[in-house]
Amino acid sequence: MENRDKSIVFIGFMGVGKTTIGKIVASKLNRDFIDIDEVIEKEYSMPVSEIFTKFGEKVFREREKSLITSLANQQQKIISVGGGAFLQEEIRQTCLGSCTVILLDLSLDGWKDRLDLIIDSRPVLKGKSVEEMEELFYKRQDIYINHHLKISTDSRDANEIADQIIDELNSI
Ligand SMILES: Nc1ncnc2c1ncn2[C@@H]1O[C@H](COP(=O)(O)OP(=O)(O)OP(=O)(O)O)[C@@H](O)[C@H]1O
Ligand SMILES: O=C(O)C1=C[C@@H](O)[C@@H](O)[C@H](O)C1
Ligand SMILES: [Mg+2]
Repeated sequence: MENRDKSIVFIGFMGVGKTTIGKIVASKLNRDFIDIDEVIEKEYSMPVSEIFTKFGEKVFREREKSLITSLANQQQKIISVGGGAFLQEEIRQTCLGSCTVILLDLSLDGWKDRLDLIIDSRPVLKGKSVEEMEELFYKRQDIYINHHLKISTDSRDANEIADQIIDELNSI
């Protein structure tokens, strides 16, 4: 498949802006946008946090894997996956092999400034101390190491980041 036909997959730690920026990029490129968390929430008619409580994380992770692996081969989609999707080897391999994977990067300080916006809706953060969240933040960076493009999002507006992504996509 030509690079320009490949779907784009946004990865990165929860709260870096995958949903926000993915949506803007899709709209600017006039492509379909799929947010995996949102698809699963619609299927279950409940937020991810409730799916975790009622059905367990394993059920969520299995659905996340089946959705992503079936979408990754489609052309020209813009897909934002959940922050934990790349924990699964099969998801990583499929996305890296079939799509253009863009890592949205954010410093720990930048992330902490956003914590209030996400703390109540991300079950993985529930009950964690700041130190435990910091540990998770650094531990998770290992799963994001493999990607095709890395974009820093610190102190930058989502629209501006989307424009930079579109520029950089033209040069890979
Ligand atoms: N560049 C930015 N500057 C400031 N705030 C931002 C930026 N990008 C996203 N946000 C805000 O940060 C919060 C988290 O963003 P978003 O939901 O897009 O993250 P996410 O990466 O999709 O997280 P998750 O992995 O949990 O799905 C939202 O309230 C969003 O409005
Ligand atoms: O980082 C994670 O493990 C998660 C991130 C969110 O996008 C959701 O997919 C869910 O809350 C799990
Ligand atoms: Mg999201």
